[in-house]
Amino acid sequence: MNNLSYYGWTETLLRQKAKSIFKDLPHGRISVTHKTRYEVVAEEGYFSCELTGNMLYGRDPSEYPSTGDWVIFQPIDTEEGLIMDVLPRQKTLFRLKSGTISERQVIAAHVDKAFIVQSLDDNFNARRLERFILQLREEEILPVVVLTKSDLEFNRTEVETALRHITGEIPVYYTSIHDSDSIVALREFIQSGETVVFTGSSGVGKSTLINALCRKDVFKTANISTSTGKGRHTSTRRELVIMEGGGILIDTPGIKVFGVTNNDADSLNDVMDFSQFEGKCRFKDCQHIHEDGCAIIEALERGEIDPGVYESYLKLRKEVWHFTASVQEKRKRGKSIARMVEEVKKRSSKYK
Ligand SMILES: Nc1nc2c(ncn2[C@@H]2O[C@H](COP(=O)(O)OP(=O)(O)OP(=O)(O)O)[C@@H](O)[C@H]2O)c(=O)[nH]1
Ligand SMILES: [Zn+2]
Repeated sequence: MNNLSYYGWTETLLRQKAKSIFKDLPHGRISVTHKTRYEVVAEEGYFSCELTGNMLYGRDPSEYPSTGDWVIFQPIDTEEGLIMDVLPRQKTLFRLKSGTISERQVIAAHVDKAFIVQSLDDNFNARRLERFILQLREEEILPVVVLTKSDLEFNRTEVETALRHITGEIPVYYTSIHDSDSIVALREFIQSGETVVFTGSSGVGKSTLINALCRKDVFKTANISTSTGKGRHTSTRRELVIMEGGGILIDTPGIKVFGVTNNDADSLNDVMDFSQFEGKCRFKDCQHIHEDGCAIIEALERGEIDPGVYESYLKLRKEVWHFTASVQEKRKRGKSIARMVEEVKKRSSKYK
């Protein structure tokens, strides 16, 4: 028997399940997503599940279940089942589906914290952090910056300067596989029942870090061997695992480009830490682009705002606008098609 509270099951989810017409069937959490199959961890064990037709048709692909989702399923035998319903999602980690301008792709659902892993050798990039943080804000997922390979040579002052506008409320961890205290500190930040996602490009040491964090003796080891976990995570599937001592960990395949699917351009002001200038622009709805009396542009001219940060602001602002406009456009198109269908129906019923 699995105790699903270790997998993040809560009273709130139980209340939501009670509203489903399938409330008498068992529930579980998706631990692995294959193309059309899902591995679901339930009280009675692991089930390999498929979707019922009503879960597939008439839905946007971003509404299909994903790793981390809680589902209600009909067991077929002791190992297989059919997914009948998905409980309402919260705290979903999305990205822009590559090759599209307005489609969201779910990376993981019910995520409390997202660990953005970058290595201090040559992978560290504040612009990429800003992008992730903006995306996470929309779903109220806590971003956590993890800078790996801190045993290698790097310019700490440079890194800290680049992070200055980011680090207000966002925790930053420097880790090295050769310094077990740094791993333990990160481990202690993950609490029981909490779901954490790890993202990062290939080669930053994410697998090494995850393996070290998941080791039974992570709290005791003095020396964590570098050879653990090398070349293990080569597949592209996502995996949800329980950590010894509590916490649920979801690994994601190396993501290089992360397109934002954010609708709220204002939250960018917080990501870039422009909030200190709030209310200081001449126009209330100032977008800080070319308006007269803009406090941000003035601060930029005085050298109080890093030009790189401001440039990044402009770029992300454009992306958010682009995404929002494409979504609205799509919605409008959808509506006019629905209207057309209605018209045809009305007209044809006249001749019946
Ligand atoms: N110096 C140093 N090297 C590390 C550290 N962590 C990982 N590495 C090395 O970095 C390389 C990449 O580590 P992986 O854990 O395979 O990287 P990954 O991010 O999982 O990459 P993929 O498996 O391609 O997704 C390996 O050669 C590790 O031994 C660290 O803290 N310090
Ligand atoms: Zn302004």
